[in-house]
Amino acid sequence: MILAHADQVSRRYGDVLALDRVDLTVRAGELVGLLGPNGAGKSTLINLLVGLRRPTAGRVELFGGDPRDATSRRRLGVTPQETGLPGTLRVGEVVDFVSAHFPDPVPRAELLDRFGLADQVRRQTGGLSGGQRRRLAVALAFIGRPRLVILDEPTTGLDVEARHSLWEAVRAFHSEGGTVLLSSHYLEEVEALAQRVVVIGHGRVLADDTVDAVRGIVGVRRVSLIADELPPLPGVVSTEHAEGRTHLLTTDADQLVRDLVRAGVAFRELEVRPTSLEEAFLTITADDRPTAVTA
Ligand SMILES: Nc1ncnc2c1ncn2[C@@H]1O[C@H](COP(=O)(O)OP(=O)(O)OP(=O)(O)O)[C@@H](O)[C@H]1O
Repeated sequence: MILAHADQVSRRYGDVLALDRVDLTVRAGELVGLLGPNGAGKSTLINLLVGLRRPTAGRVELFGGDPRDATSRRRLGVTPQETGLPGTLRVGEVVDFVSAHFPDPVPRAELLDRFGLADQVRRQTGGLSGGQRRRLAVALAFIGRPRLVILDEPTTGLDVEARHSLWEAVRAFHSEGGTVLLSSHYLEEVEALAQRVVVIGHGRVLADDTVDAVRGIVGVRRVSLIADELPPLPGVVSTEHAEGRTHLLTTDADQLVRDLVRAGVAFRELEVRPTSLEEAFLTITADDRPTAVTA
């Protein structure tokens, strides 16, 4: 069963094309990561799926209906990127207030315990640390026992321990049959949680595949050097020339360097460095190479 669906969705903000003909399907029971650099379009896509914005073109569906219709959002839990909590209310009061909107909410103590906030129940939210506030905002998405939870960069600003306990809560929800779509800048986070990952860059879906397949693509390294001429080199996924240097993208930098030496290439000023996600994906797609099959 499809819980959330974007079909050839575009969204423009003035001159900025934030999303460009994006397709995304989230099925019941999946835990899908939405991965991409700053400005890639992740929040825009999430805002369309949860009915906060309308697409400029294309169609968005939530539980088979229009996300802007409140009835379509009944089984949805969301934590947007920016959340505001009333600073003078206590943690317990905020939880009670949100709970009152749902027929069968998760009991307060259970929810706060799951998100490591049991000790904070009497604290005013204005006095919480940024990380505690973020955890509370994420916890509120789970309060109404949703079928689908959408989290926009849930762990931004959290320390390692808080991040891991939040991952545990997301995993527990998923293992009980819940469906999750979460956005992140961090491959590590998506690897820790998701089975499927949708990579977005410059408003387009660059890959939609298993985490393993995408890890392979992201594992691309940049080998850059100065050389007059290069023989054909196996394992090179893209070659660029800029300012007298040659940049080779490869999935196995060690082997590429061995191949260069073996071929007797007179190179100098060799550098090997990781590519950013954006570089890896954009370079590969700009080259029109197949990146990954659509799941
Ligand atoms: N309300 C808006 N008005 C104008 N431009 C916007 C608006 N919201 C987003 N954009 C632009 O749309 C593009 C996509 O932004 P979006 O916030 O969706 O990306 P993101 O992947 O969520 O980035 P981040 O990881 O930084 O949150 C960016 O170029 C951004 O500047």
